[in-house]
Amino acid sequence: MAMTSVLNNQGRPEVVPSTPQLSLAGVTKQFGTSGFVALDGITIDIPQGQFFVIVGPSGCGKTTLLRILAGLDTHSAGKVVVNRTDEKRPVNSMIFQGDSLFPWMTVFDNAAYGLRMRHVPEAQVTDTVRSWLERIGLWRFRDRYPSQLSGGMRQRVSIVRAFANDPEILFMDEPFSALDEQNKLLLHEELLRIWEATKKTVVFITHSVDEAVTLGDRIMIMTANPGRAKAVLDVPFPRPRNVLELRQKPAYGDLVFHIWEQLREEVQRARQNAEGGRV
Ligand SMILES: Nc1ncnc2c1ncn2[C@@H]1O[C@H](COP(=O)(O)OP(=O)(O)OP(=O)(O)O)[C@@H](O)[C@H]1O
Repeated sequence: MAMTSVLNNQGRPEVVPSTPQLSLAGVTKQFGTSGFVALDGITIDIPQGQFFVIVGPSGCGKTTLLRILAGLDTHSAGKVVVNRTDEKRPVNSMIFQGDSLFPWMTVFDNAAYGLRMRHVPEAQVTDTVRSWLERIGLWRFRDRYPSQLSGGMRQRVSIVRAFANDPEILFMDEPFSALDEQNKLLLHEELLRIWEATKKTVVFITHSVDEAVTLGDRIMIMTANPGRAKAVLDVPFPRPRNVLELRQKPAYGDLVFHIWEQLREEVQRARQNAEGGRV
């Protein structure tokens, strides 16, 4: 993986941020021997510290792309470059849709999992996990098990677990899709607050155009299968963002509408593909 080193003014090597953090050139994914192409020539640079959102119809290859970026799957052609800024930190953490907590571990142990896997000293684990659980209002639930929490609380623990591990990149695959609207709104506010304080590189997948515009700096709209980059748009709203205020702005509605116009065609194509048995 690429890492840029320069000499600092004491003559010691210093790692400097390399941008983009993720660089994709012609990334293509073919599954099996049938020749089924899930992703076709995705080319995009994602700068360090950007909240990058991917929207697209069901089956367009969003999860496949995320898994390739996270190193959980291979691509068939093209190039993926992950530029590191700090070799001591983990490259990435993932937050998935639904439950990804270990049911046999308490909230504290779940949140501490990544740090303990990296053999971080226990005193530091306690400090870090405590400060994150306090920040998200879950410290008093630290001894509870996931089954004793609501769905929204479980997703908050997943967020704490990912942020506490301090990865360079956070991959989020529809993390809020199983939540009701009220919990979703609260989680959007919490994620914005945490992300705006840490400015991690995030790659976030969603079906929700509202979620994309509320959270993202930049949005890639994907085509129906085979998944290609149809459009990449900047989200011009300043930060920190207040979710409710943002959603009242005419410019917010205009952007949501514009994205929907582009997406609608792809959703219809995805439906036709599914009805034709291709997806
Ligand atoms: N391991 C696999 N083997 C064969 N085909 C696969 C495999 N994984 C995914 N696919 C196919 O690749 C396409 C893209 O799947 P993927 O899960 O990435 O889509 P998605 O955009 O994340 O969908 P959704 O929004 O419904 O979660 C789909 O047609 C899917 O059936």
